[in-house]
Amino acid sequence: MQRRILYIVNPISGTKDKQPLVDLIQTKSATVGIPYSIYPSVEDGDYSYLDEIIPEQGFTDIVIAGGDGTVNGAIAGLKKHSLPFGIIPSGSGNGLAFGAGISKDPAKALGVIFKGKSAWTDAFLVNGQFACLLCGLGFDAQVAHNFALDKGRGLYTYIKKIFQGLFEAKSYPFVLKLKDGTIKIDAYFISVANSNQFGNHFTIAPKASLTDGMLDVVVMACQSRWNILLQTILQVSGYYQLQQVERLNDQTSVVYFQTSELAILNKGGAPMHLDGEPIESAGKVDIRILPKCFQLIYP
Ligand SMILES: Nc1ncnc2c1ncn2[C@@H]1O[C@H](COP(=O)(O)OP(=O)(O)OP(=O)(O)O)[C@@H](O)[C@H]1O
Repeated sequence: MQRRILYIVNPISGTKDKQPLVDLIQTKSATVGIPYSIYPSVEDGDYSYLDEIIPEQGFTDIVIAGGDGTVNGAIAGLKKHSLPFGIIPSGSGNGLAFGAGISKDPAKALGVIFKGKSAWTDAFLVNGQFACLLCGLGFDAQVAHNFALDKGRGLYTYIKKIFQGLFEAKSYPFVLKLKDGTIKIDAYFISVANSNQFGNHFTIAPKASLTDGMLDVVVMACQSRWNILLQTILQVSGYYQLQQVERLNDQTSVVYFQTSELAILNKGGAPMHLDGEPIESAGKVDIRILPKCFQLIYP
């Protein structure tokens, strides 16, 4: 069947001008002979304007050129068309693309799309809101909020916000409710990860997989700031093994386990983010995996 690709390009994500990318899409598409159209991303993430266009024009693939915010909005809105999604990483973090092994080099990312090997990929719901990468409460969410308020984008702005945030970091009281029990813990952050990528090739949940039907939960318990730095380095370098849910306890520095669903009571009002975008905090957060939710084109 002749493919026809719908490209969605975010004009402001990341730090680079998108005209060279549009030129590359045009040249490479002409070389491989795949017809296409390019549409802009939308600021409010509502892609319903494409719902009639997709079947009318017979698109077979949807390719997103943007960061994780754009990827989240486009997949959430357009997965009902049951078409494979490709990603050309063009954001600041690009967590989902890097988690899937897609190169930041646009020519290589396009090459992956033209080969078109897709696989069913998990997503998850956070209080009914769609997520594909990760959800955070506490420190990393505060960084996401501060990043959103800054005019700058890109890796440099992220690093600046992380260091500024370290001085303000505080712990919050959480209760984690699992099928097998309840954990009460004061923690600096909780990350619930579908992908092993936070973005920028940084991982907080090294064992997370986009296709295992599970979520990886990392809880950084309350401890001295120096110890947090040490424990974070150990966690991201893969030092900690996954813990058995039945044997979890609140006396460890880092709690790391897998589950398909959990509820988090967040009475301290810890800030929250979803796929790197700040969202309104909630007192109770219900999270569950959506196994094999959408098709993603992998290298
Ligand atoms: N057409 C548009 N015009 C203006 N802003 C837009 C448009 N489309 C999307 N946006 C905004 O672009 C912002 C950034 O998008 P995105 O999250 O994809 O990139 P990023 O933040 O640079 O990268 P990442 O999420 O990977 O860290 C979003 O907040 C979104 O509202």
